[in-house]
Amino acid sequence: MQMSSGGVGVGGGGGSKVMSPKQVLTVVLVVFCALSFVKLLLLTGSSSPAAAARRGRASAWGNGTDVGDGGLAPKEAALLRSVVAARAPCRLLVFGLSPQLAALAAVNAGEGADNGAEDADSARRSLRGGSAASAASAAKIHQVRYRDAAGEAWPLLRRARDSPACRRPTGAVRRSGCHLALITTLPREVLDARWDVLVVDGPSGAAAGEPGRMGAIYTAAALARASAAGGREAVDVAVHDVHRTVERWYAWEYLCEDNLAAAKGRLWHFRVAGGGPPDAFCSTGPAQIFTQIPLPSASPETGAVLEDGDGDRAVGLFIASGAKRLILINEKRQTRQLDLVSAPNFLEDKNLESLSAQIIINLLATENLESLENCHIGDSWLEDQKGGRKFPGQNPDHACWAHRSATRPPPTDRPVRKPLPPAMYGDTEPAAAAAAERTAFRRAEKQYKLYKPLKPKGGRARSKPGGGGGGGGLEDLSAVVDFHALLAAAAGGGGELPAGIGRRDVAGFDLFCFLDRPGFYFIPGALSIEEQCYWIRESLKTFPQPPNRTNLTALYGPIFDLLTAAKSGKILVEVGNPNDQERSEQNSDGRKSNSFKFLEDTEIHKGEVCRSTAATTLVRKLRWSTLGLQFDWSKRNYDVSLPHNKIPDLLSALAKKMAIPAMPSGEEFKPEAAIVNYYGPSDMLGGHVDDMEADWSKPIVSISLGCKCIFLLGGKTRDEVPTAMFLRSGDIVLMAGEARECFHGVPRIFTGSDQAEISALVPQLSAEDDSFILNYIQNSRININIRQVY
Ligand SMILES: O=C(O)CCC(=O)C(=O)O
Ligand SMILES: [Fe+2]
Repeated sequence: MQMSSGGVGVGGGGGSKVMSPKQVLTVVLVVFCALSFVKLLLLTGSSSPAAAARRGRASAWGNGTDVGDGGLAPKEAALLRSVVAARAPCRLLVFGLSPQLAALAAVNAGEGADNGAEDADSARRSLRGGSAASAASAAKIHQVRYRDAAGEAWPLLRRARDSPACRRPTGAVRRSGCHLALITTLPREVLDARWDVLVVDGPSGAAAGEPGRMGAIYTAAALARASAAGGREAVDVAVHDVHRTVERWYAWEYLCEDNLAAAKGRLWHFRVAGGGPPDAFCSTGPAQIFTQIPLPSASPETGAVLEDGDGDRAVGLFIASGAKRLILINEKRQTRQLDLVSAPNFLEDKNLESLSAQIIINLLATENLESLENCHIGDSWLEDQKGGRKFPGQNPDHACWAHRSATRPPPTDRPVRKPLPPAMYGDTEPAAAAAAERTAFRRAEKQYKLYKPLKPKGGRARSKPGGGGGGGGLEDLSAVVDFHALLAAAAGGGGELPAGIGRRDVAGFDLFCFLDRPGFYFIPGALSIEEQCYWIRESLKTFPQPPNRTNLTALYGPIFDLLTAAKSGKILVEVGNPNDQERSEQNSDGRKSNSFKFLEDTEIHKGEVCRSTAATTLVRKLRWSTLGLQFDWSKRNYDVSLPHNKIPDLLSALAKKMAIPAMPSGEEFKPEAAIVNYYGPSDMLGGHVDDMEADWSKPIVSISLGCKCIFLLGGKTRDEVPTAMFLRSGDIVLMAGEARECFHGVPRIFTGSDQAEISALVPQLSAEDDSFILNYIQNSRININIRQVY
């Protein structure tokens, strides 16, 4: 790669022809380069920037925990790969250059997403264009000059907050008047392109004197907003090293807490949608600083108490360097301590202003403080490092901080329906990742996601409601409710129902319910094998047809007859050179031809084609399609202005029939929209509440097809321990009334012949014409959920 051969900033590996980003840029790697000549030598002499960063990381700037290896940890790399794979092939911009980052080029070209292609050689091969996949993975590398040292982060942010040009996220990035925007060093093709995924893992920012990531994060945020503008799909932005002050600050400031979709280790993944206020990046506003007085460096064990004007409502903070805790003091002057494990070197940072700002960041990450408009400095406190004793009355000359929370949503339990891909494939729920980790729902998700069968043919789990509640290890599925096993036991004349589970006959339906979850109904085996096969075929053949939209629409425009193309081995090829503007107009129409079309392999003339993807690959990349009223994932509502068909008659009839047990008496369900979810082997759907329909007394009718999965039904907050249950092909779940307010998700699907439990489908799908579908469903699950919107 360029770094090792000493040539920082050599052009891309996609061949000699310069191609527009719109056409072909699957990856642009932006190499960080020097702040100084010395640094340039250092970098060019290194085989990886991570190594360079390690060498340069002499000071405790940022955080001492990354001194070991500045590269991506395996779990971080996995999240990043899944983000790219979910959108691949896409326009991918990476700030930073390392073999791991370069390997994203291969993932973007459809290679190595599953096998963890972090191998430097394969990355180099794909970047150089030497491999067969090079046409698809053509990458360009640009040299970028980062002027600002990480140590300047705080003054730069302060200036940016005062500057209207920096607060404005709209308009052409190229014309940005903000000093943080990297407009003079980035080429126009980068500034003008529409990006799908942006990754910030450079420049190093590892020491106060090294180039910092302020400009990279700001520019990535601006590019993301511009790329998602006009109703286009939200843009994925990943920032690495968020345990460090600068990355954290700037990510919160410009990528916004509300956009945080997943977090893993030191990697945050945001989904940035278009729209939003024209004069601010984040709709919740930035962290606000009311007064800012540096903490005294001489005394690391000092803190400050903040009070609102009348003294009876105070929120204080106290920082103890040894204990590394933030202590919040509430209105009753009770203290609450928060571990700052995510920022262990909190007080070692000698930049006092940044320290102060970091306090805010930590508050943001952990707490939702009340607004303190009139805060003034009250007491200060000292804490004995060991015992935590408090000593009031010393040095009151400290910072007064507050975070403006008035415009923010309540802290955790506001139902948030995140777009399925790629947030659903990430590892952490939205908002403060650390806090989310602590919820019972999250723990259960993790438990089942990590589940590995000890003995493949082990005994079937017995059921017990209230699952996830400790006891068993990762291999324990004994708490998963198995309604089919309960049916079988009952048919055999035995088996009382476990406590908390009821079995009812409602309107001729034999169904199960949970006594403490009114409105939730489980109808095991509701569909015959023939019906299941019919709906699997429809899900792949008819449901993704335009004007229905799918996750592929934003990238390729409407795709007609995808299944037929896949069955006949066709390839989707980008033709002509339309500009993006035209294409998006065509997309919203949903019927006009677009710039992609299916061709036979033999029709493709090598060298003429810029982007191509096999139809079979595209079917595997399907993550959702929307029927009836179209759901807009970025705005999280139904966009009635989008062209749509009504729900197909047969599906509508089925939904009406199956909804009966959950409907208010005398009313008929009106199927107006449906979401079809397609799950591959390692996909999951994170906990969420579906809250975009007007009337929650009407059920969601949710049909399971294909591989077995675990479904979690939680309570109205993530803190309630969810109940886990198996969903199999042909099962139907209804959620109405109170159950509509409950968090639910799918942490795990089971593939493979012994676990998927779809053998009954095989004879029905064994005709030649169904072989593609059979192959697909053996590793996939499909869920069709039908909703009444109004
Ligand atoms: O896949 C499932 O069973 C659940 C899907 C779901 O909850 C949703 O799409 O909102
Ligand atoms: Fe849902």
